[in-house]
Amino acid sequence: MERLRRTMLFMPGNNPSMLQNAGILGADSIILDLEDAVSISEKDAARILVRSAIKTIDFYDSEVVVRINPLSSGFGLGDVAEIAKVKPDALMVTKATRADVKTVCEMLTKIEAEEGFEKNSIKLFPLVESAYGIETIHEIITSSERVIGILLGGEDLTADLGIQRTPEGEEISYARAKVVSACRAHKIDAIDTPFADLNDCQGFERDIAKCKSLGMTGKAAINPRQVDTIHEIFAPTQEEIRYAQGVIEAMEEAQREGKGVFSMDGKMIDAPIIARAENVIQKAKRTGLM
Ligand SMILES: CC(C)(COP(=O)(O)OP(=O)(O)OC[C@H]1O[C@@H](n2cnc3c(N)ncnc32)[C@H](O)[C@@H]1OP(=O)(O)O)[C@@H](O)C(=O)NCCC(=O)NCCSC(=O)C[C@@](O)(CC(=O)O)C(=O)O
Ligand SMILES: [Mg+2]
Repeated sequence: MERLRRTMLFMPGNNPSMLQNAGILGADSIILDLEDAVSISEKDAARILVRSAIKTIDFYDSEVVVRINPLSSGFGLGDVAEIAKVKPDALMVTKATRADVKTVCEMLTKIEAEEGFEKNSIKLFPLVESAYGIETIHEIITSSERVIGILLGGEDLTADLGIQRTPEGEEISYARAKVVSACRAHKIDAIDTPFADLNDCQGFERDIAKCKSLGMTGKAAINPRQVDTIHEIFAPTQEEIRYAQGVIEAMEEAQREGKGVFSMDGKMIDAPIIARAENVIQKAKRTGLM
């Protein structure tokens, strides 16, 4: 079964106490960061710490992703060379372009062969956070069969667009829709940008509800306090589950009567509505609600 990625929790790669507890924080994925959360003077130390954490810490069921530095930065290629050897589940390619993803993919193919790892076992999660990235997202996704999802980076994107980032997020609506559509087209995960204000609880809940309504499959987090809220809002509500169960029961009844289309409480039910109901039931089962 495909992995659930409702939450991807970032933590700075140079913070041993955060890394130590990574597996018990309840996030579906952990992103060990070597990029912006780590200052230039700490880059080498963070790489060593992240390598050692992957080798020694029990992450339990959480997926382990390492965010590498940009390839152009002088650290990115070394990050791939050193981190791939300890076999994280995936690498996150920062400020991704098609060329970067291809380069990292080729390096991984070589390292996997040298280390005796299964081919394509290390996956890629491009972080799309520039106007160019948004406009070439299809090329980024198709540049490697290792790509399992896209993370949208709202802060860097709005900086690149020369606009302000707001809690309401209207300015990233186009980018969110583009990421969702491209990811759905290729059946991979679409993960929303983190919400940075830990004190604005209502704004955070609105932000999660908005990205969920647009079709994002999960959301990045920057603090363990954000994990449960994201899981709760991404889960189907009891009302949605009841409605979906009603649709499935009515469909079974209609099938016995040889009908492809039927009505429930006065509303027409046909194939897309049944598919959506099945989707809700499947999500409820996977998240333990049924
Ligand atoms: C924000 C803050 C400083 C607040 O600290 P505070 O100390 O006030 O937090 P408290 O809640 O008081 O902590 C209570 C307890 O939880 C522990 N604890 C906290 N956070 C934890 C965590 N993440 N993992 C494990 N443990 C954690 C803490 O150690 C303490 O443990 P203990 O002492 O034992 O009680 C802290 O969370 C933090 O560093 N977050 C990660 C920041 C980060 O990785 N950013 C980079 C990635 S985003 C990015 O780059 C996006 C993007 O790419 C996309 C775009 O473009 O949009 C871009 O470009 O922006
Ligand atoms: Mg960024």
